[in-house]
Amino acid sequence: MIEFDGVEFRYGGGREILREVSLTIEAGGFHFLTGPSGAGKSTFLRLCRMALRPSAGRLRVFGVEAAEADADAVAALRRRIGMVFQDGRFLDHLSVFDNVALPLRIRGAPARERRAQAAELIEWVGLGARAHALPAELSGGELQRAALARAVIGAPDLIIADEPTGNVDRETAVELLSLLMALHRHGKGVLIATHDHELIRAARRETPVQVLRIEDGCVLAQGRRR
Ligand SMILES: Nc1ncnc2c1ncn2[C@@H]1O[C@H](COP(=O)(O)OP(=O)(O)OP(=O)(O)O)[C@@H](O)[C@H]1O
Repeated sequence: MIEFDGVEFRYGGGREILREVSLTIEAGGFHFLTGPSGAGKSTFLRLCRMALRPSAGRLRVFGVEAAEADADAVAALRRRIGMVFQDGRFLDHLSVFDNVALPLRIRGAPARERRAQAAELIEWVGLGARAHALPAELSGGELQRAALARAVIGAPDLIIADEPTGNVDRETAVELLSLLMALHRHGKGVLIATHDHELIRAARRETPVQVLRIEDGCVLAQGRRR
């Protein structure tokens, strides 16, 4: 589903963040991305959704070549990827409900479909009672649940989450993981960047996972283990 072939990346003329990365992230798998702070995890995730393009090498995501992808191809590709951002990225003046429904609104889905899907997903993440609150009124854990609901709306094939448990307590982290696991059981691919090794251990107890580790610009696959 995502293929890196000799990918190098640097921001502008800066230092090399990724060098000679060659790996495949398979469709429908459960993947973690780990590594020290500043190693390039968020950068790697941006490449996966073509928010950045490689400085050298080949990158192919859902069959789309980074070197050839125009704006329409990238937009189509992004519809297949649901993103949980580290910093939430909610629109402050919209309710949780409207924030969750927003990706469908941007795509021009009919109001009825937007409302039905948003209501279902908000219930699913356990925020039914908070649907009409503003983002500023939610706790860190509630915001992450809302971010997950927004990532899943529109039925993407892959969910990418950048440090989804960075600002939440252990109980919420476990609940978020179980929601991601449920998505995985329904055939979605999951890719999570995290420092949270307890989260990786908890996932491993449930399903085979692939752990990718970024260090000194290299990405090493640590294998699929239970
Ligand atoms: N837009 C940018 N322009 C220039 N340098 C950047 C940019 N974004 C990130 N960097 C640099 O690239 C390196 C990798 O950053 P990145 O955010 O990908 O790391 P990370 O592993 O996600 O870190 P953390 O775990 O702290 O979130 C860092 O040195 C960072 O300062």
